[in-house]
Amino acid sequence: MASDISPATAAARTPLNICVFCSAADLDGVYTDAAREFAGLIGKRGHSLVWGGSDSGLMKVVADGVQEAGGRLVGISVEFLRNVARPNADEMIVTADLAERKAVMLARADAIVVMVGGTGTLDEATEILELRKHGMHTKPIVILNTAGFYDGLQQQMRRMEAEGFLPLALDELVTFADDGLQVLELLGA
Ligand SMILES: CC(C)=CCNc1ncnc2c1ncn2[C@@H]1O[C@H](COP(=O)(O)O)[C@@H](O)[C@H]1O
Repeated sequence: MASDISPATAAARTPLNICVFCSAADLDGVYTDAAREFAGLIGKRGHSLVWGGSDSGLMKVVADGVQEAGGRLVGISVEFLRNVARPNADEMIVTADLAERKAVMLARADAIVVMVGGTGTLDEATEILELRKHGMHTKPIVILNTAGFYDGLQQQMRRMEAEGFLPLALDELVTFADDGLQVLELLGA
């Protein structure tokens, strides 16, 4: 269970814009509980959430949790999903297409966290990883491996590293964390 922190510690932390990629689907409690815990920490520690802007599934769980804990919400929506954008975000940017959305999400982020998700999350994660691989950004990328959801991906990436498919060490590209508290520890946040 995540512990709280004193106001003095919170004041010493630099507020970050934490970009979260995660599922737009309604999921089992094992995922929603972990997402709520992480979102609460983001908000309590004074960070902002940069996310896809929609009010559905795990995306909504995270946005609700951050907002309830006092964090700021920065939505990066896209024209064809404009009608499902969250109405009460602190900021909502509507991009023309998915490519522009990913670019804006990256531009607005200090760090990227990949939570459990489907193809949309995978699309966002691989683009941000690929840009980092090519040195187009140096923002930390953490995969929040709730309930071992990304064990298979981690195994695949280790194989890529071991067999020479990656031009850099895996831990220079991405870090895996077991829970939200560990994510924030890794980010120094
Ligand atoms: C009709 C309705 C409520 C649609 C909501 N659908 C969505 N709204 C906003 N972003 C999305 C949506 N679907 C995919 N994405 C983007 O792709 C990721 C989720 O895709 P997935 O569920 O993992 O594959 C999110 O990080 C988000 O940025």
